[in-house]
Amino acid sequence: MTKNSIAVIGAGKWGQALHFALSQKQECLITSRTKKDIRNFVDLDTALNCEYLVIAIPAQQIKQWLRDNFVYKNQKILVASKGIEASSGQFLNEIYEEFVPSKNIGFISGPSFAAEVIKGLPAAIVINSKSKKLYNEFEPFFPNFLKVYYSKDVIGAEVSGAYKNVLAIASGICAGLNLGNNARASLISRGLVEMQRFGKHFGAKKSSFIGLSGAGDLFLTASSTLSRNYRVGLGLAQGKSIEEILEELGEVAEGVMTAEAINKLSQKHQIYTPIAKEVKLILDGKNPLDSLKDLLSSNQ
Ligand SMILES: NC(=O)c1ccc[n+]([C@@H]2O[C@H](COP(=O)([O-])OP(=O)(O)OC[C@H]3O[C@@H](n4cnc5c(N)ncnc54)[C@H](O)[C@@H]3O)[C@@H](O)[C@H]2O)c1
Ligand SMILES: O=P(O)(O)OC[C@H](O)CO
Repeated sequence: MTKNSIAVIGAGKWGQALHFALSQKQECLITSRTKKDIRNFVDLDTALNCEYLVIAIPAQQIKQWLRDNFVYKNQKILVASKGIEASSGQFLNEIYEEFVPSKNIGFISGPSFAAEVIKGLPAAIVINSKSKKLYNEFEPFFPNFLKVYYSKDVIGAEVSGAYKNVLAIASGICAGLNLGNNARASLISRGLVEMQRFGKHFGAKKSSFIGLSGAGDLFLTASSTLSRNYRVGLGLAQGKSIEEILEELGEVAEGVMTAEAINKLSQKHQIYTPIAKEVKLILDGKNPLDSLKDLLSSNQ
């Protein structure tokens, strides 16, 4: 293993933005399934030899990717994905812990559109890890335009990052249906309560939901067309099928599969999650206007 070296795995929008950010102070390698014309692009073996890895591949693909490709050599890992595995309902920290000890795993959370990070625009993010030492080792790699906070609430960050994508879909639907600013603000704030209730069940701290990881990322994603998940919602409001929307998007929208994961977990653990439930019903074909009326009416 090459000491003090860092690599990003996954060269999609977020992987490339993180690579740009992490290249400001030192050399940062990058790799992906298909070769890309990016500075310091290397093969997977070279990347896996780095002491520090930032992994930015979609949540639904991570378990299989780890099984097929990952070789643990005491690397320290930052997970950049935001989602919950739909097939198993497993959180990403549970998946990663099958391959890497928890002291070597951290999660990036907070409001951070790749399109703005890659321009060097300022943002504040959080590294969430059971180990403060891991934060202390990763933090100096980040450029001055990103302020990096520490939290040990891994599950709070994970639930926030994943859940806000589902709420962004709901918010996009609400906006696309022209239901007004009051309705959308109501939906977002009830969504914040809903994701906090869900997270609490799994041991998340309340403070994570009112900080950068929760409210910060939710307000960002649920109010901007820069968000892929929000744009999925706009498409659903126009009556497009989810297949058509994802085809047009050409990038991952984690909220789609995460809505399924949340519904599975909510049913199993008896957690009240009405917005995630309606998003899943809409994805399965329910009329979006009927759903939003059901959600916002006083009979619910
Ligand atoms: N784009 C953002 O602004 C942003 C910000 C924060 C977090 N995220 C999260 O980062 C993750 C990646 O998002 P993105 O924006 O880079 O998506 P993207 O669609 O732009 O890129 C996804 C990348 O994953 C790779 N990939 C897909 N399947 C793979 C597999 N089976 N094995 C290996 N690699 C595979 C693709 O080749 C691609 O490089 C998501 O979980 C997303 O929620 C994105
Ligand atoms: O484009 P989205 O909806 O995947 O959101 C991107 C980031 O998670 C914002 O922090």
